[in-house]
Amino acid sequence: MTTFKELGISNPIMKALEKMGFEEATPIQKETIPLAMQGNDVIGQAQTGTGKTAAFGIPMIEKIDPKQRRIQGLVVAPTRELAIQVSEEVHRLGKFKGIRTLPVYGGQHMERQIRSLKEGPQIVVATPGRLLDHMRRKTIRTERVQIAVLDEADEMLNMGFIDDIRNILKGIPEDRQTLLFSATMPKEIRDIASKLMKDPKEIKVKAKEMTVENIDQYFMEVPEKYKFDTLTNHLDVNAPELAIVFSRTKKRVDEITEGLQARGFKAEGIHGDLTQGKRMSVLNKFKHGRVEVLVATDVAARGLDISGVTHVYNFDIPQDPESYVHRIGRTGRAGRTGEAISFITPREMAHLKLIEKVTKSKMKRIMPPTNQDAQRGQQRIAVDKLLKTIEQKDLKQYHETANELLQNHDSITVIAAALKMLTKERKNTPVRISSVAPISVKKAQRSKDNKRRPNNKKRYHGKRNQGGRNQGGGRNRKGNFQKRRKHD
Ligand SMILES: Nc1ncnc2c1ncn2[C@@H]1O[C@H](COP(=O)(O)OP(=O)(O)OP(=O)(O)O)[C@@H](O)[C@H]1O
Ligand SMILES: [Mg+2]
Repeated sequence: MTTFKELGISNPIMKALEKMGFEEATPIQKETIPLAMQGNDVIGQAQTGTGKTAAFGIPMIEKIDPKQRRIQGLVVAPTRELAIQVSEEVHRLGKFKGIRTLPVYGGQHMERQIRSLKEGPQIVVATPGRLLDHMRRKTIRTERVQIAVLDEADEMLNMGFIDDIRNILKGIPEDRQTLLFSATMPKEIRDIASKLMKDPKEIKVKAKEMTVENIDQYFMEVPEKYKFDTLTNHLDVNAPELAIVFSRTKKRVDEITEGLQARGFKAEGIHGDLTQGKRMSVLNKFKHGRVEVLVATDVAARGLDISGVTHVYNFDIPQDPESYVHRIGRTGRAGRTGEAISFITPREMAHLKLIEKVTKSKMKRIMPPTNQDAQRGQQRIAVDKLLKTIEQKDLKQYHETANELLQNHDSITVIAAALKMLTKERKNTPVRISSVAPISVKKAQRSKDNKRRPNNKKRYHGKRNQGGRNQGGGRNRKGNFQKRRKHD
């Protein structure tokens, strides 16, 4: 066990850690915090949900002088929601040192943002597009930035963001310290990364698998047209506390969301076409349990830390193994357990094997639940509710009425009626989801080929963004590579 004290962390941060309930440093924190505090550039790779935010947040805060009201630390993150979340965690870590942290992201009022920037934050956590915008307007000045972090570094250095990142880093003094963190780091991307850094120390927390072992991984072979019924049946059987359903396109996210609502689930969708206000309100409702099923594109795949997510569904299997790792990593965080269930159409079985191979993990085959299983599942939940009420023992005031009932009806009938009332009524509203082409074996094969061809970066990126990514992009008819639309 390594305590934070042993890592040489100063008192104000120790106080914050205590308040946050962090007792022991996680392996990535233990290994990277001292290195980063000595001033090294660091590439840190560790599984999802293992505390990478504090691993870069702590050394960043240590380096900052709270008396200087200039931006000294900059974190770049791929999505707006992640920028907000990271900013909140960095704020919690730095508040006893008097550090001001500000999230800056697209979709927010420019004027309001400029006003907040004038208040002199020392740390800014930003999405790349909006950050560049501010840098051009000189409303964000980077000449005093001493430490820059790319969270979700492999995503930030992927085709959709790489030019922006290069431009951002060009604007920061060369003697800066650069930290890169992610749960995944394909070799090709790591090579690009090292060129932007100075003699980086690479820390990879050793794990047998790329995924966290406390996530149980399953797959079901389901033809496209049965996916939706399978999803609602599985939700009925398992009654997740909070579940995230990932789909490939924005259109399907909308359709699945509407379908789930029609069948009585508290579901909302999130994707890049929604207004920022809507995105925030959906996420907040989900965090507070007012929405139980969040249907999302990959915009919610990376970094989001929402406690209580017990199930992740891949309604559509992702194109990249890396994306699979991040998606399922929305559950099983900070030592908790979770389940990931991927729907694989018969033609996608080869792709499943590819994901298993790259992530070095195995998905266990389970059979799709039937309508009858779903019904029984719902009844079991009703029974659980009844048993809990029995345990509470506070039932005396009902005894007289219960006796009266039993004089006129047999006990089985009375209990069955009570269960019927407690059981969620299953709606069978027909739902049609417009279909998408399966991720083909050929594409999966090409992906393997490209991984063996690390020097051919252009092909590699083109492939990575082809078709399957929900954010659009891919190869056009002439074979040119289009830029994938960014999350932000
Ligand atoms: N040392 C610690 N002790 C207890 N909890 C911790 C510790 N470090 C981080 N956490 C908590 O663990 C959760 C996951 O942390 P974090 O979001 O930083 O993970 P991550 O490694 O960045 O995951 P991802 O790869 O998905 O972005 C957060 O709720 C965080 O507050
Ligand atoms: Mg993270």
